Amino acid sequence: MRDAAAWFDTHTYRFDQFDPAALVAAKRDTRVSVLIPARDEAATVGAIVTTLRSELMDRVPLVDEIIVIDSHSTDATADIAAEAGATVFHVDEVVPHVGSRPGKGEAMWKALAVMTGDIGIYLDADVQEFTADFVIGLLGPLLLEDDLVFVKAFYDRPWSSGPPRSSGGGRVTELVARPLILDRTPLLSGFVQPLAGECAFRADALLTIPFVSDYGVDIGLMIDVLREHGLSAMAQVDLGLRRHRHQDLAALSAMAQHVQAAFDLRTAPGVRESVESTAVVFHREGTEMRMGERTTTTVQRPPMRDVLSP
Ligand SMILES: O=c1ccn([C@@H]2O[C@H](COP(=O)(O)OP(=O)(O)O)[C@@H](O)[C@H]2O)c(=O)[nH]1
Ligand SMILES: O=C(O)[C@@H](COP(=O)(O)O)O[C@H]1O[C@H](CO)[C@@H](O)[C@H](O)[C@H]1O
Repeated sequence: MRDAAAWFDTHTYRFDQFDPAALVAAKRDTRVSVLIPARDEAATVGAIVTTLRSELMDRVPLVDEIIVIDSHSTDATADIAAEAGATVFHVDEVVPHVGSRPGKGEAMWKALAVMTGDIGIYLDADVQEFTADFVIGLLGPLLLEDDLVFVKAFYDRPWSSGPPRSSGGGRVTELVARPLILDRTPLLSGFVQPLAGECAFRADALLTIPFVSDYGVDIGLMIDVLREHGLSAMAQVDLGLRRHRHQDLAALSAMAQHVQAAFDLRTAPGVRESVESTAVVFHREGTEMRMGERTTTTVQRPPMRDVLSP
């Protein structure tokens, strides 16, 4: 943890320390792709894409393309995102020869196959009150510090209706990921929000690492970027405040299984391609309580570079 604390002091930024005009100058001919994995985000994806286009393509030219990967949405996510100006791909239509798995990790992994940028920025599509500061903050360190390859977001995470400085969000982060980080990958313990969906990266750094499927992807990337590039190539940026849609506890419980599985896949000895975990679940049928089980399978996908040029 001493190393993590030293890293925290030198590799933690704030979004408002970056001047957009200076970033445009530093960008030169570097291309920037925003990549948004989206499943059933019709309520929020349009405003996010509209803000990206108006603020960061038209007004301040920091973003060159906006890609939404439609991850088996059942609502109008794809149409709304396209209407707002994003390039939309359905996850099944990207590198179709490798097949398709459910989950956020698959959508983020396949986004690498269609991005044209030198720098990528992953954003969640369920963020409420999204602002251009999210992108300015994430881009700043990468455009100004050549030694960095990966920048993770952090923020205050109030419960959806909670006051700004309260906590309440980040349940899997606080209850599952943080203890596992201390136990398995303590060098990452300086990251305030290790599961944050928002991050910026140099494309070459992620094209050469495997992606853990589903909700294990975020911590899986942290572990593999640390292994491949070292802590000094990673940074984090304070974006202030983030509000987003919160899932119910059953969904969070499955997410926790994926996060645990990602640690097993990426840190336990021995090479494994998948981890299957089962949990006991209970549900009511009428007045009766029923007992059942939920099995989650977490797999990893190979480095996208190996898929694009076998
Ligand atoms: O199978 C999935 C699950 C989630 N997501 C997207 O991944 C991001 C983060 O997922 P979610 O909001 O469910 O996670 P939370 O922030 O609630 O932990 C969002 O843009 C989702 O639309 C996705 O593309 N495919
Ligand atoms: O941080 C967390 O505990 C979870 C759940 O957040 P909430 O408890 O619903 O605020 O959300 C994060 O983790 C997910 C799994 O890595 C990511 O997919 C989300 O983008 C991220 O917000």
